[in-house]
Amino acid sequence: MIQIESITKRYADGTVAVDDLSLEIPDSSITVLVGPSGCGKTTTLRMINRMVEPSSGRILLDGQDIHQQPVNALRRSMGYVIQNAGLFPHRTILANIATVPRMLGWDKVRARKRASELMERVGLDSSLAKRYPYQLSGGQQQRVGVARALAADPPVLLMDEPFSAVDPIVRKVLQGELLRIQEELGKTIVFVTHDIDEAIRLGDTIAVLRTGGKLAQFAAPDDLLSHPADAFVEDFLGAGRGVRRLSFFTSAGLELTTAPIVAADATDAQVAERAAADAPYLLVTDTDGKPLGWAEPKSLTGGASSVPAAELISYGRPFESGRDSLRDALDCAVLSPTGWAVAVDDTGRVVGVASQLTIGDAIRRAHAEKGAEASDRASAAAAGLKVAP
Ligand SMILES: Nc1ncnc2c1ncn2[C@@H]1O[C@H](COP(=O)(O)OP(=O)(O)OP(=O)(O)O)[C@@H](O)[C@H]1O
Repeated sequence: MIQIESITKRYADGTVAVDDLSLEIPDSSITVLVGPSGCGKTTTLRMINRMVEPSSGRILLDGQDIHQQPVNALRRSMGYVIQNAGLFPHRTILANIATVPRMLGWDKVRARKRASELMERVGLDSSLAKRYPYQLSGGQQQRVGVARALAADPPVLLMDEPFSAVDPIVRKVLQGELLRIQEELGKTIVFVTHDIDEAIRLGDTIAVLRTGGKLAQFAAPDDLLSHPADAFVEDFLGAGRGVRRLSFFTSAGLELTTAPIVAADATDAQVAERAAADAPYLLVTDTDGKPLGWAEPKSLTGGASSVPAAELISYGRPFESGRDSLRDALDCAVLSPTGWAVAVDDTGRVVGVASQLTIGDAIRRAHAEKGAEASDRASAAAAGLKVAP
């Protein structure tokens, strides 16, 4: 655990970048520092690896004051990733990644083997190993930056706006990969961003800082969205808090129906039986159970194949039942021309459908359950008990 205890940083010109900040950063999880430009995020991060020394207060790593530790050893225990990757321009990709292991005295063969493994782990093709940084895209360079930071297997990873310089699509991909790598490696990650959506996607816990380096709120993303501490945090979170919070509700409990589903080889009689369920639309699937599209029952009087697949009403984008959130399910229903969302399994086969009304009920239930959990936790805390989150 990293404990930040009442740290203040006043720069030589009198600027107070961080003011009496205290935070407990738990092990093996992602803690995001977020806030408007100039609120002291980078200064805080750099005090953790002692690139900036605090004016007062202290930081403990696993109970040890970091100021009592040799700075080189401290930095080697902390990978550091910055915007634009900060790669060595005259070293190959493999040599860039092998830098820290080599500094630690590993022999060349072992360091290069480790670097090759890491290239694979961060999704870089081995054919890029001999290139130089300028021969890589921005997204690839960021991947190299992450691989380099992980090379000596440090327990802590400090990341300062690592994905800010790449386009939104690559950024999403890199965020997904970071979550995948974190699932495998379980590092203690401190991640700086000014993008609240990135914070919500990546953070197990989020520290919102306000200008002047003061802590506005320290909470899990779901708590932040449901209970912003004050008007500043609410404003910083922006519009659509309610809908964004649905990302934390699983679709596992959503009631699905298979009543309006017909296979493409269904006969007229089978279609009539499905239509009797009073569904305004029937979902036609191929014989493998994958969705083809919706049709009104009356247009399928000659059996499910009476409307060519190309003329069926689009089913939009399906959601994966149990894995995707209620926000995904709602999004599917809202985007679907019929107002019904299609749920599939991990192979893309239809497992059921849900109407906007059913999804609305699931959302209400999920809110009630979250509310009950929160009040159980509050009662347990009042009684001095600890309950699992
Ligand atoms: N070396 C320095 N000397 C004086 N002031 C500094 C120095 N470095 C940063 N500051 C100031 O300290 C404040 C916090 O800066 P910091 O870079 O930590 O903020 P930040 O939240 O990371 O900002 P951004 O999101 O824009 O990167 C700002 O007002 C900045 O101008």
